[in-house]
Amino acid sequence: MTGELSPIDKAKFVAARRAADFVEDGMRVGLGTGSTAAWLVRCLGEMVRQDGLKFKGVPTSTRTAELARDVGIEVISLDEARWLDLTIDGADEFDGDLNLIKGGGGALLQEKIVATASDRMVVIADIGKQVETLGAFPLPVEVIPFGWQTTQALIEETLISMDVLGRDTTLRMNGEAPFVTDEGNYILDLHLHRIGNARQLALVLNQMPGVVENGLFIDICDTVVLGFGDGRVELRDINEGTIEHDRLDFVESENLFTDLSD
Ligand SMILES: O=C(CO)[C@H](O)[C@H](O)COP(=O)(O)O
Repeated sequence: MTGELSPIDKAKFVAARRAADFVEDGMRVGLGTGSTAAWLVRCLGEMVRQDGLKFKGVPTSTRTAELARDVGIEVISLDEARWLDLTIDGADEFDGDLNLIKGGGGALLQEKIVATASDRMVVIADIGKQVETLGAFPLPVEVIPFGWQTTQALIEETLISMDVLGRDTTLRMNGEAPFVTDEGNYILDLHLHRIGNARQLALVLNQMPGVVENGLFIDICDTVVLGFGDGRVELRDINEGTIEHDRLDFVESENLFTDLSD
């Protein structure tokens, strides 16, 4: 069965499987969104069913909530949880300081609220997400639909004075219509290519009327669990300054591979 998985899916799976071991009985855990996070949710569902793991999950999107319920995880809202022990999520990019670009899946707002309300944020990723400088991946910015073109123009004008390489912005589409987030907002993707000062850009964007949130996660992530297609896993912790290595066996979890799609 594992032969049907691409190396990138294997990398995502082993990162997710290793990170699932951080979840302990009684924890309240933020569950990310995206294809890597979907592996995590499946792994945790298996641990609930097979090992009797007892925890409460706070999903970061309707998609994740649906999958979590399907695999048997007890789902609660952030308001019920108030504060979380841990959030595990994917990312579109991470740099050497474990700052991130997120929102490729359109869930950046809930993801940032949930991650910020957590004692620890763990990112699960394959090596393709690692960058020296953030910005090759278009930066998602969630905006209110009212006057979105005015907000777009304001963002483009502001980018002139920022340390970025590109300044094009595009409205994210879902077929012929704008993509709409779980909160009913739109997403502008900023094609910046290289973000010289991510901290400053994150602050400036969030000061603009019409901007709800941006996909820069600065000083939020504590640990990256990096998966490789051959089963190797590398754990980098920014607080401890440590790097650990591990290796996972695919065979143990073969039954998970029967349901691949995110
Ligand atoms: O931020 C996200 C969703 O809003 C995802 O975590 C990010 O897009 C990575 O997705 P994937 O694991 O599918 O590569």
